[in-house]
Amino acid sequence: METPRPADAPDAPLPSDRDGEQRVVVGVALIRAGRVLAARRTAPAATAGGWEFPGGKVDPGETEIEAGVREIAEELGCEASLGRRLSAESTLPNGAVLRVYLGRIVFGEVGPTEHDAVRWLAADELREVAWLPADEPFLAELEQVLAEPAGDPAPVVAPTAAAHFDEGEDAEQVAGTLREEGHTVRLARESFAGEDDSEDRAWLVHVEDPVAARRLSELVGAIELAWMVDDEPQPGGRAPAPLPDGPKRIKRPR
Ligand SMILES: Nc1nc2c([nH]c(=O)n2[C@H]2C[C@H](O)[C@@H](COP(=O)(O)OP(=O)(O)OP(=O)(O)O)O2)c(=O)[nH]1
Repeated sequence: METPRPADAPDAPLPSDRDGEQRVVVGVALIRAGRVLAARRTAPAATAGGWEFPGGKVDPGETEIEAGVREIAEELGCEASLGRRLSAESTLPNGAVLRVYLGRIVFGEVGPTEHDAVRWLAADELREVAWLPADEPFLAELEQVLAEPAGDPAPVVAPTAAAHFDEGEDAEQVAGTLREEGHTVRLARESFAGEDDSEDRAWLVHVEDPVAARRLSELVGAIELAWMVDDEPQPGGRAPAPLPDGPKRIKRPR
């Protein structure tokens, strides 16, 4: 079939602009020991050489937090946990909105893949680099954050990991163990769109940081009717996983 020419629909919205959704770029102000990470762009020419908070566009179906975590992994090769959003907001030349979240590195080290320089800046060094104009509105609040004596101020709102349990007893036992070990745990009933038989619903145990996720995975490994859920959708995030098209009771090798 012939693809319609752009001239056939000159005002057609970009896929991510459907339903009037505003395009958002998330920047992450990674904080460590009273310093924030600034990164120097290499492209496109209009922004090359400018300093920014690593990050990027929020993809359709993705939350801003998910986008920030993904972009940090892509651009810096490490895992971040995002905290609160700075109160400023700015509009980029293309009309998108730039929002900046505080964050910290929870796994790995900074290894830039797209930027040609990074700097960890203390409050009194914050204005030593040539920030992109859209970043200026965030600097005053960041100066305050960096000056706080408490050090790393970013509360953890991490990517979640989850495990599926066929048996509620198993789920409760694992959740109890994780709580005793000091982890934040959420226990929920699994549901698929259109499903209404609550008797058959499985259990989900959610955790909020990579250490807890690794521990959850260890505990799950010892239980026959439980497994880690990959790519767990977050509330308000991606669409629910499709219904399985057949029985899915895989025995784990012991
Ligand atoms: N990530 C980020 N982008 C910023 C900041 N300040 C600022 O003006 N921008 C602009 C530069 C870019 O035009 C745009 C973000 O685009 P991007 O190239 O980082 O986003 P992306 O990774 O999703 O892009 P793409 O290559 O997938 O198209 O926002 C900032 O602090 N962080």
